[in-house]
This record gives sequence, structure tokens and C-alpha cells, in this order.
Amino acid sequence: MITFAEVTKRYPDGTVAVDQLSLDIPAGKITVFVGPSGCGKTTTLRMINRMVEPSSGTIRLDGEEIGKSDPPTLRRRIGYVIQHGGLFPHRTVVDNVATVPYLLGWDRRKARGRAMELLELVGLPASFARRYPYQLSGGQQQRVGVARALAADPPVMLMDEPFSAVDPVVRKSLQEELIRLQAELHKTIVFVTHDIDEAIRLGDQVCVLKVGGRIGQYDTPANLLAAPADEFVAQFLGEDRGLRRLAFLGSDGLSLATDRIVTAGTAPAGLDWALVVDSDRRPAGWSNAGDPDLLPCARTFTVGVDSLRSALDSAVLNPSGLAIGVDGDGRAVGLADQSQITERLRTPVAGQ
Ligand SMILES: Nc1ncnc2c1ncn2[C@@H]1O[C@H](COP(=O)(O)OP(=O)(O)OP(=O)(O)O)[C@@H](O)[C@H]1O
Repeated sequence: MITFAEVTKRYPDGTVAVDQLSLDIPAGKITVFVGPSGCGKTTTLRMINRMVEPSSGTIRLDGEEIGKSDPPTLRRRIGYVIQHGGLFPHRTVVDNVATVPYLLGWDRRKARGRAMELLELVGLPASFARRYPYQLSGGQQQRVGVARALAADPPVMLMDEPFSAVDPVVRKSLQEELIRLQAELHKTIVFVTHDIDEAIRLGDQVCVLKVGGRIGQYDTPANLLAAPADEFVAQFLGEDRGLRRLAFLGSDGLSLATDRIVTAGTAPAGLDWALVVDSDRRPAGWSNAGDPDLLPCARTFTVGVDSLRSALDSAVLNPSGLAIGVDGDGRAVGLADQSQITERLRTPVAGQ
């Protein structure tokens, strides 16, 4: 756990970048700092590895005051990833990844062996090991940056806007990769971004900072979306925060109707839409008013696994306007309309 207690950073020119910041960053989770440009995100992050020293207050890592630790020793426990990966241009990929093991005095063979394992872990082929950074795409460089930060297996990772220099598609795949890695590695990750969507996607908890380095709100993404603390946080979350909450609500409590699920040839003419299923109850198509010519089914959602957002997507994409709930084997369980799905948004959040 990382603890900030009344930490202030005032730069020599008088700028107060962080003002009396107190918060706990839990171990093994992803904590995201997000906020407008200049709100003190990078300053906050860099105080953790002592690249920036606080003007007052204390920061502790697992109870130990970091101001009393020797910076190189401290940094061995803290991986650091920045935009563009921050790679050494004159070193090959494998040597970039092995930087910290070399510094730790590992022999070359062991350090390179570890680097090769890490390249595989971040999804890069072994053939990239001998390339130089300029021979990689932005997204690939970023993966090398993550591998390098993981090389000495530090319990803490600081990530400063690591994915902001890549296009949205690559960015999404890097985010997914990070979530996958984290499920395996359980690092204490402190992640800085100015992108609220990225914060909400990645964070177990999100700290929204205001300019001047004060906390707007520190909470789980679901609680932020459900109950922003003030107008600033609400504005920062964006106008569609209501809909985005659906991604955090499970589809298990949704009541599903089965009366419109029929087998081939039995769709009653009295019903506007019926879902025709095969003998295994797998969706075969939609029948409108008993029409035997079926319209294709669009996406389905897996009940209890997918979120209400997936359910809403299913409802919007299917010609009937109904979402198709299926079980883990793809068999139709029931149907729900859009208003049933969005009704949960009106349910107050526990504790609010
Ligand atoms: N070395 C410095 N000297 C003086 N002021 C600084 C210094 N570094 C940062 N600042 C100021 O401190 C404030 C916070 O900067 P910081 O880089 O922490 O913000 P940020 O939220 O990470 O911004 P961005 O999203 O634009 O990177 C800003 O007003 C910035 O101009």
C-alpha cells in the first residue's frame, strides 16, 4: 500500500502542483489519477519514486517513509513506464528490457533470458528481440516499455500516460493487455491519464484531480459514474455518464421474458416479433408477425456474465428492439426490452 499524508508540492516558482493530498493507494490494484492538464498528476506520480520531492507531507510505501529510503534502492521496487516507452534508441529491444537486470548485476545470459520471457508475456514475438526501437510501431514500443518496467518484478508500477501516443485501436488493445497482465501479476499500479474513458476502463479506483492538485473525488468507477461528488467531477465524467454506468451493472438481475421464444414454424401471427430457435434453443432468426422468412439475429448477451451495456447493445442492434439473453452455451434464455434494461439506472446506489 502507498499512503499519501498531507503531501504538498510547491515548485520553486511558487506553483502549487499538489495541495495537501492525503489518500491510500491499495496494493495489488490499479489506481488511476485523472484530471485536466496541469492538475498535478505527473507530479503526484513522480513523488512516489522520488523523481520529485514533496515540499511537505509524507509518502509511505508499505509503512516505510520513502523520503528516508535511498532513491536507487527504492526505484528497484518501482517500475516506471512513460509515453513512447522511453526506450534507449541505441539499444536493441532485448537489451532495453534487460536494463534493470543488468544494473542489478545479473549475468548477461540470465538477464536476456528474463527479457525474452517478458517479451512473450507482453505479446511480442521473440524475433523482435534484436530490433532497435525505431524498427517498431508505437504500440510495440509501448509493450517493450511495459516489459522493461516489469523486468525486476517490482511490486509497484508507475505508468504516466503510457498509451496516449498511439491510435485508439492500438490503445484499446494495450489497455486489454494491461488488464490481462494485471490479472496474472497483481501489481500495485498507479496510472496517470487525462482520458476519463481510459481511467474508467482500467481503474479499480479512480482519483479525479482538480487543477491545483486537490482531490475532486476518489472512488470506484461505478460510484463515480453513479454519484459524482460535484459539478466539476460530473462535467469531467462527460454527458453520457448515465449510459456508461451500464457497463458496471451485471445482467444477472434482469427479468427475461420467454413468451416470444418459439421453434420454427410456430411463430404466432398475433405477435409482432418472435425469436425463432432451433431444436437446441439456439437463436435462428426473428419472425415478424408470424412471417416464416426470418431476419438475422444480431448480437446476444450472456446472462450473468455480460454487463447491462452488452444487453442494451443487443437490444439496439436486433431488429425487434429486444435483447437476446443466452446461457454459456449460446442457448436462448429470454428476451428483454430497452426500458427493462435501463430501469436499473434509476435504482439508487447502495450507500448514497
Ligand atoms: N519543474 C516545474 N517547475 C515549475 N512548475 C512545474 C514544474 N513541473 C510541473 N509544474 C507545474 O505544476 C503543475 C502540475 O504539473 P503536472 O505535470 O504535475 O500536471 P499534469 O496533471 O501531469 O499535467 P499534464 O496532463 O498536462 O501532463 C502545472 O501547473 C505545471 O506547470
